[in-house]
Amino acid sequence: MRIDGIPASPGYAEGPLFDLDQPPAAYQGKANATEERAALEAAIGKAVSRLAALVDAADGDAAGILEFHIAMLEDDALSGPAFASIGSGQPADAAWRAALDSEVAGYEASDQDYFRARAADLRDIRDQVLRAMGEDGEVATPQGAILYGEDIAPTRFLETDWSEGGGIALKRGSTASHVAMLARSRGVPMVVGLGATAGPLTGNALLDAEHGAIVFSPSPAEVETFRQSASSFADRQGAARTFLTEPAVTKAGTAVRVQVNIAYPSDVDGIDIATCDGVGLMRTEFLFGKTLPDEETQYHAYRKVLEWAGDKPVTIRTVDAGGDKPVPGFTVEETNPFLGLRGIRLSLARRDIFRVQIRALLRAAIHGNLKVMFPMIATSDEYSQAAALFVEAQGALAARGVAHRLPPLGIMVEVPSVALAPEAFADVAFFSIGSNDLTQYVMAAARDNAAVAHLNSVRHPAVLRLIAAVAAFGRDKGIPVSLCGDAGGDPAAIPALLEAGLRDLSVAPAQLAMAKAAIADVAV
Ligand SMILES: C=C(OP(=O)(O)O)C(=O)O
Repeated sequence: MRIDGIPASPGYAEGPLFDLDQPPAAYQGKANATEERAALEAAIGKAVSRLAALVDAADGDAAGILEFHIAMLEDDALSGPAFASIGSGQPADAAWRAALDSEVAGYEASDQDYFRARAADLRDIRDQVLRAMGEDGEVATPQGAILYGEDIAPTRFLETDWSEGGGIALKRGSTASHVAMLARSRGVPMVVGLGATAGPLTGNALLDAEHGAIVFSPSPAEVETFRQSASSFADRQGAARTFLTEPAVTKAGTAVRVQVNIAYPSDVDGIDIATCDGVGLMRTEFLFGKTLPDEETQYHAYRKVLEWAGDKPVTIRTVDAGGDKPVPGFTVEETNPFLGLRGIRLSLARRDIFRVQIRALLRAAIHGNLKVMFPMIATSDEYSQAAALFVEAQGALAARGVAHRLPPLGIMVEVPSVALAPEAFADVAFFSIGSNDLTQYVMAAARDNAAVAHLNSVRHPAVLRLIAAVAAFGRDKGIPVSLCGDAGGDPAAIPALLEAGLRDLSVAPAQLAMAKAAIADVAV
């Protein structure tokens, strides 16, 4: 039986199924409310210590996620309702479960992908504490298994030993979740959105996370076809690694710049700067987590990346909050967030917050080769207003004698109005095509909706025509044009992008080698 879903991290896995939805071990009730209360306190303490031990062994992103979980566990707002229910006679496990389930329900009901993705974090915290209450509820994840269930907790991911292979298959899940991000950076195959249809929970399965599918109880013929695809994927990856340290060049000898996309400053820790041409996109909205980052925090984050890159360019995008990336305390509730107050529209509406980021960027600029770009630009007036804020902040810093530099200012091309009439933007320093959003707006197909994923193709002639038009405009006017959407790292899309005239792509670090190998195979 085969079920199709959405690929969240490419690769292949074959192995026994492991049911992620097994309930934690039963809790032995206590004699009175005081003891119940003590049991919950002890379980929260145990869960925090377990997470703290994991933080010590974790790297950048993973440590950040675990610290976020510890902060939530230590937050009285989360445990308060559970302690109140214990006071009115509920056992500790039921009180904790009810309190957390009600939080989870709130997140799950959100129409925003980001908040739905955070529900997995809350379920994780809930189960950590429930497991700590049970006698020994921990069911170890077998090595090399395909973890299958509704969703997966980030700690489950981090505790699993992936050295023997294995993968993740989720009925729900999201390509934007913390686990999806971790899976992509560690090369663990993952498919989400498989739907409610329950497959068998035992036996072997085949996970094709290159195309997005799982096959339960496969036939010998299915196993054979799967192994051929898996081996071809492994061959392509192995062959690609030889391209990593070389500059990207097509079969015809055309040089192509390949930069990386990052989200957190710690992302650069695992990348050898010699393998890329710089940072084509740093998404700053991920710095805007639970609280809005102050100027110093942002300055140090940007400076770290600039110093890592040396004289290679680092393109930092001003905060692209909204749409599928809401930021508490910044973005607004909207019926149609993808078409609402997001990106530069929100920054211009909240100049108090925007000015903090601008100052941090201007100060960081002296530490490297910074370029700054604005997201979701639809009109030249928005660009002019944003650029004027940079000039104004520059004047203020100069008056205070603060060291700074005004970087080149460019724009994302992700709204069709820009791609259709680029002549309105002849004075920008550069264009960077955001093919994820450009495709969703051209095709009228939300990028986070599995039901319309088949429409969301950058290779549709309408999208390619716009990309080619922007590339041609840039060539005519001497304005550099790059592409930083996910299509830049997709070997299937790369030939079409180069044929459309692009010579500068920015890709996820894990896709660098495959992208360079795909470029070497194109005859432009
Ligand atoms: C790179 C892009 O931006 P985002 O962060 O919205 O994916 C894009 O839209 O292609």
